[in-house]
Amino acid sequence: MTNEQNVVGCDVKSRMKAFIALVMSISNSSMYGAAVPEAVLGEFLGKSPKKLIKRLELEEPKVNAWIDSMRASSPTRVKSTIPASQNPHNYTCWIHHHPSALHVFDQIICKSRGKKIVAFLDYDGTLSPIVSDPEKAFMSKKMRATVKDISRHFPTAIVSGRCIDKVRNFVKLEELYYAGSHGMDIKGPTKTPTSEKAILFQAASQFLPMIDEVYKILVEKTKCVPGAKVENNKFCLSVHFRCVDEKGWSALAEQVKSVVNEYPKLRLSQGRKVLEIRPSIKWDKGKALEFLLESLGYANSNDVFPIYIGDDRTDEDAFKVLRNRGQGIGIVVSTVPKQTEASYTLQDPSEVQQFLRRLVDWKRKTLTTQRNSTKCKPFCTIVDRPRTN
Ligand SMILES: O=P(O)(O)OC[C@H]1O[C@H](O[C@H]2O[C@H](CO)[C@@H](O)[C@H](O)[C@H]2O)[C@H](O)[C@@H](O)[C@@H]1O
Repeated sequence: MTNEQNVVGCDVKSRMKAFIALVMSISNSSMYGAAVPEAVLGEFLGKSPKKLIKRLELEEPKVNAWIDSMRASSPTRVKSTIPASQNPHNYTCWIHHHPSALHVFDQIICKSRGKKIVAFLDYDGTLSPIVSDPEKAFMSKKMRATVKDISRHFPTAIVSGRCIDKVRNFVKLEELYYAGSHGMDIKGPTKTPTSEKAILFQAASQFLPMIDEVYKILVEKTKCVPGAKVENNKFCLSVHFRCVDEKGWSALAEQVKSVVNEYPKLRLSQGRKVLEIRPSIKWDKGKALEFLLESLGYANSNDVFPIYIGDDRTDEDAFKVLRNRGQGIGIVVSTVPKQTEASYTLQDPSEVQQFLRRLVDWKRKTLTTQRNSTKCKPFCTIVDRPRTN
């Protein structure tokens, strides 16, 4: 029985309680700060774990919302997920506040008028579909061609939890900016006239030996947990539990917690069926976005329109930055309602691809129109020349 089937087969209420107990045990540990509760609360639409347990006892149907959210983040369950359109109450309300970026494409273009668009794209779940094996999160050729076209017209950055080398191997486009390890490692395009590999910024280099040490310990500690996988993302680590039987989640989190407890300079947070370990520094995808805007010369500019597209809790830091700056837009990739700082939504990577393609088409059309109007300028100039007496 797969983990996904198991979810359906077990008693929903007791599994929820077990998971929340695990969440609370993590969040009770002060060293993790707000990271874990915040991340997990995202899945629960902003309810505190204590309130949630109360709600669970009172309102069984609410549990289904969480289970739906779990299903939505799991590729093998996508078919069994209740389609958003069949969950009218939640979805209609959410989509009202976070319209589809495809449906309101023209409005978005209007907002960007006269400004320079800069594209920020998360990788997993945004450019590539979520899959069970993190090593096989390939992006489609169609998506690659679209991102390539996007970068021809707008400065483009990939902002990922993965280390730069890994994400660049998947994306395979040298003309982009890359912010790996949740923005802690930033590099410029390698396809430059001088072919220089510009290292723009590394926020946590002093943590490298510690991260390596913890990686080895975690690999050793988790090797007896079937399905668990530890990924070294250079400046941070990921412990995947997507393929771990749900009954084993609590024990796995305890193991990870006990290791991280020994390193007060590291913190634990949660992504999509993954526990993330990273340096406790004030650096995240939001800071990376600001750093890149500054590097591109848009530090104090009102003429920039950043578009950030992402699906993960860690992308919320970037959405928040855009909201606070009152610049550009955040687009969250999700099939289910979730608490977000983004203003718009796209359902999945295929909709991301459609949105990016429309952006390219719009830009090309604009350029053609501009070129044509430039061509007839001499004629217009003659006609418009003021008469002399
Ligand atoms: O910031 P991102 O580019 O979204 O990276 C976040 C994490 O993504 C990867 O894990 C997620 O995608 C995997 C492949 O689809 C999936 O198996 C896993 O369950 C997801 O959590 C990546 O493996 C992590 O290292 C990143 O931190």
